[in-house]
Amino acid sequence: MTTRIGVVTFPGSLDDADARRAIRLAGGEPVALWHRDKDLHQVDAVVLPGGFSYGDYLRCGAIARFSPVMETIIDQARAGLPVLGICNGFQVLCESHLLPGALTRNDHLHFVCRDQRLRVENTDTAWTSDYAEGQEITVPLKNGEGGYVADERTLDELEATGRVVFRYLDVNPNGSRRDIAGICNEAGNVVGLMPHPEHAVEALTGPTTDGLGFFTSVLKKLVATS
Ligand SMILES: NC(=O)CC[C@H](N)C(=O)O
Repeated sequence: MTTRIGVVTFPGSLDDADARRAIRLAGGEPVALWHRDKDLHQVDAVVLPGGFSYGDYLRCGAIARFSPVMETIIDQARAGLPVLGICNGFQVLCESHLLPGALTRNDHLHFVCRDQRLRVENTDTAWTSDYAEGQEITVPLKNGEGGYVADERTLDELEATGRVVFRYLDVNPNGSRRDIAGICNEAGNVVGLMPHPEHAVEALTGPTTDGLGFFTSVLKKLVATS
């Protein structure tokens, strides 16, 4: 039986098709989930994709967080469902309080679009176990509100408990505190990051295939626990 991974489509989602494609390439069965549907259709994990949910009105992710599908995802994520939030999905996870902190306007106030080098700092999460600790990967980054902020106590706690999962290398592209590109919750089942692994899964479209490991990691974990 193949493992089913849901990908939510909100009005304004942009990268849902690429996320479904990445799941298929990794060997999973992608399942399209609709923002108005509370039912997760028995998926084993969920990806919240990048884009401009609800037109980024109010703040990125602030409206999506109240969608019917998120009600169920928030409950199930607290019970251990693996959830990956990519870019706008990371913003939705912070707005949902599944992850601490917030994403703010890039410090230079411009939209940024570049291939970004990252270091994988924690391989003990549902979405990163296929990487080596300290591995350097390159995946695309494209956003206007990618500056990660949290109070000093939260930042210290994230560092002390190994919950900084990815850090920017070479340049800090948006003013994120402590070069943080991605974090996880205490249990490690919920991971959010600003760069886009789902755009780096095929040699043809590149820039690398470094992003595939997110999807193979969760599939291996799900097979092992089923
Ligand atoms: N690529 C994305 O998901 C963009 C997220 C959000 N709309 C931003 O500009 O920050």
